Amino acid sequence: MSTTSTPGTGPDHAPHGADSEVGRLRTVMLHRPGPELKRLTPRNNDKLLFDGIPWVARAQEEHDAFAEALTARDVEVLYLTDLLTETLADADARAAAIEEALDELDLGDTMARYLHGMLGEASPEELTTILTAGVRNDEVRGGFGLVTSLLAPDDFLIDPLPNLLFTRDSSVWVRDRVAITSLAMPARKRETELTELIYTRHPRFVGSPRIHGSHYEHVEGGDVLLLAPGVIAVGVGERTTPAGVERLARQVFEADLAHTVLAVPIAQERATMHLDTICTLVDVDKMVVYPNVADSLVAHTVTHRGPEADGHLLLDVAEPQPFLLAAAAAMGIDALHQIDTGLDPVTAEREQWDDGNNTLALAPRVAVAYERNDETNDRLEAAGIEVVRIAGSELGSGRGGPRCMSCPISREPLVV
Ligand SMILES: NC(=O)NCCC[C@H](N)C(=O)O
Repeated sequence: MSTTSTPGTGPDHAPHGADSEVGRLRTVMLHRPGPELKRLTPRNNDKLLFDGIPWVARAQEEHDAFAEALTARDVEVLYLTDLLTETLADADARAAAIEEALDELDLGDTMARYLHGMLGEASPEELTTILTAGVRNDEVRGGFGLVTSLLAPDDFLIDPLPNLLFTRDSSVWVRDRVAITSLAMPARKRETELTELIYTRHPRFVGSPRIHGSHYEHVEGGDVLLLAPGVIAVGVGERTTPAGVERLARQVFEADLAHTVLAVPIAQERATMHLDTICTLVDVDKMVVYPNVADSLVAHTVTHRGPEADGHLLLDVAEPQPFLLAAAAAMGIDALHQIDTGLDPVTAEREQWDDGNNTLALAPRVAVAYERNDETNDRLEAAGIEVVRIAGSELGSGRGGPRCMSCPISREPLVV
């Protein structure tokens, strides 16, 4: 499935990058749920950011159907674990991955030494499993000592990454650049180590131009919406911070990737953890929006005046305006039409919670959505959107929908 051509130019894959949410989707990165989900228990699911304990086999079936719906529409699906395993075939990449995974573990010298040896001997496939599913104290066959005696048998030595399912959040392509994001929640921080490793060292991506990085202020991909070529909306709430959006704005302006960034404050609550839990684009001028917050959503429009003598970029920040108005103005369209989640406030609240707003556009007016959100899907269809329905009863237990579960690597440029 992978290739060895130069990034963005190879004959066997589409150029990397995206300038909108709705240009025809050509390539996407997914993560098929795996053994990391079997780590979830009623005692750790909150910390690991899941709202329940998924039935893993059914989650895999649902995910396979999601992937099939994409490939049936000529979308190339890349799996994160395949890319990682291929990356780990390289000795330097392996060494870097092991170093990063073990770097900050507080396990004492005896266990650290043992784990170094264990990971060093693992095949690329085994190492991928270790890095994604983690290692429990009762699973190791050596390194026993004071630390392991004092830890509980089911304590993790290396934490699992169940939220890898949501490939949206750890990287974002903006035009031909990839932003490695900076995840806010401790349970997700290691995800960017893996995506960064892939983008740095996998033959398909090596040399891809970058912005942002995990060392910068927090920005999560679910907060970043490419509203139109040159216009990016960024949610600021539980995950992306005010300084994070400022940092991202500076970088996209400096690299000439956008002329306007809309900073959109959202409630710091789990139900609205990212902007894409509240609204997603389904056409060049249509957005499915959670009506219970739509009227109060505002945007601070950020543009720039070029650099000062010392190179520092001067940003202009406008007074907050209603989000849809500010967005339409920045996008250069008469109106950004709102399609509501649900029919009444209670159904809207239920369907928003079940990711009714979290659609993945495959092209203008074609979007993947969870089938369970009947009323929202009916409204989308009434507005002329083709809805590709997928099951998500188990996938949804991590609180994420089709958009969260996908990182577009290539979309056709939008011609407007
Ligand atoms: N873009 C998204 O909204 N992603 C969903 C992330 C869900 C994950 N369980 C989390 O809490 O981070």
